[in-house]
Amino acid sequence: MIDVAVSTDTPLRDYGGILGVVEFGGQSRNPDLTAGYPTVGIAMREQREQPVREVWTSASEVTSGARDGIVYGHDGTHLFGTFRLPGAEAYREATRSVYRRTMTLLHDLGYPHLVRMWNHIADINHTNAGGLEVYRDFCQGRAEGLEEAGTDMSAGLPAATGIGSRGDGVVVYFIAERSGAPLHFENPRQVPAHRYPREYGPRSPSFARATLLPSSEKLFLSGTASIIGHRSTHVGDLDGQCDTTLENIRLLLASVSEKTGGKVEMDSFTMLKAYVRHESDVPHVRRRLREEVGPLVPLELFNVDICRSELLLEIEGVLTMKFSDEVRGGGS
Ligand SMILES: O=C(O)c1cccc(O)c1
Ligand SMILES: CC(=O)C(=O)O
Repeated sequence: MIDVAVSTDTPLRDYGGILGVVEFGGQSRNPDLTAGYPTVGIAMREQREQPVREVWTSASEVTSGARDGIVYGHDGTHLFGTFRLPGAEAYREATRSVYRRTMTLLHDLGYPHLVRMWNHIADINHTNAGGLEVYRDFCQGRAEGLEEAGTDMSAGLPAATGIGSRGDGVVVYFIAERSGAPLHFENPRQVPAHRYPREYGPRSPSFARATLLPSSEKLFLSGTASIIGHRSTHVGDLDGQCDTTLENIRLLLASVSEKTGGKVEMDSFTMLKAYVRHESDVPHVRRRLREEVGPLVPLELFNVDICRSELLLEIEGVLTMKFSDEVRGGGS
């Protein structure tokens, strides 16, 4: 059973088996195994702020390793992996190569099913020397790497986040799984990202809107923003973007509930993260989210850029689904 917790203060020895740790602090750092498990640093806070740790744990024994620049921990069912690409003028080629190597590694270790990916891209909205936005350049390399690995773009893509960071380079971490059980979902009022029209870049972003891991009853919600169809809405209007984003999440959760027979609602988050473009908007977004999910949900906000320059916020998280015994036993 895989689990995740986010905190600033829990000592790591209080966790059981650790699959991997992500430190959101003042600096991006290459992943390593110094602590005995994969640890990676992503510059998501100011230097003076306390880092936040996202800790992925397992109830089973964990083995760790590194190959081809990818550092990983796995427990026989799930794998946590991470890599970093150094800051560069263009990322297409390095991204293509590392995504392909990742898929090869997952195949060789026996965890061929991607569940969830996080892509933290410095200077995400900048235009590179080739005249392409950094995010679009990244998306091109990712799509090519996945394609070369034989990924089915309409059925096999995991939930993901593609977001800015305050460091340099690209830091990626991901969860993969052995058995093929993950189920991927789209949002009823959004065009699947892998089918976005060409106006958003040479290759579409490669992700599903959510992925369910039935064995742990966890639903991984992708980075969700104020997009209807494929268009950004409420440009320049923070409350309008909050409303649309939250409505997108409600509609997605309702659709997942309907399709799976499980229960999942806005207070089912076990981890909620929000990315906010302007620092001055952070308190307002925090209030809006608290009103929506109640006082108990662990919530972290990060002041970073978002993949489309007109988007002011993006929300993602992990939710716990509840299935009745009837549904769990196979329904009918
Ligand atoms: O490119 C992505 O993986 C992505 C996924 C979700 C939201 C987002 O802004 C970007
Ligand atoms: C947020 C975003 O980029 C998307 O949903 O496509």
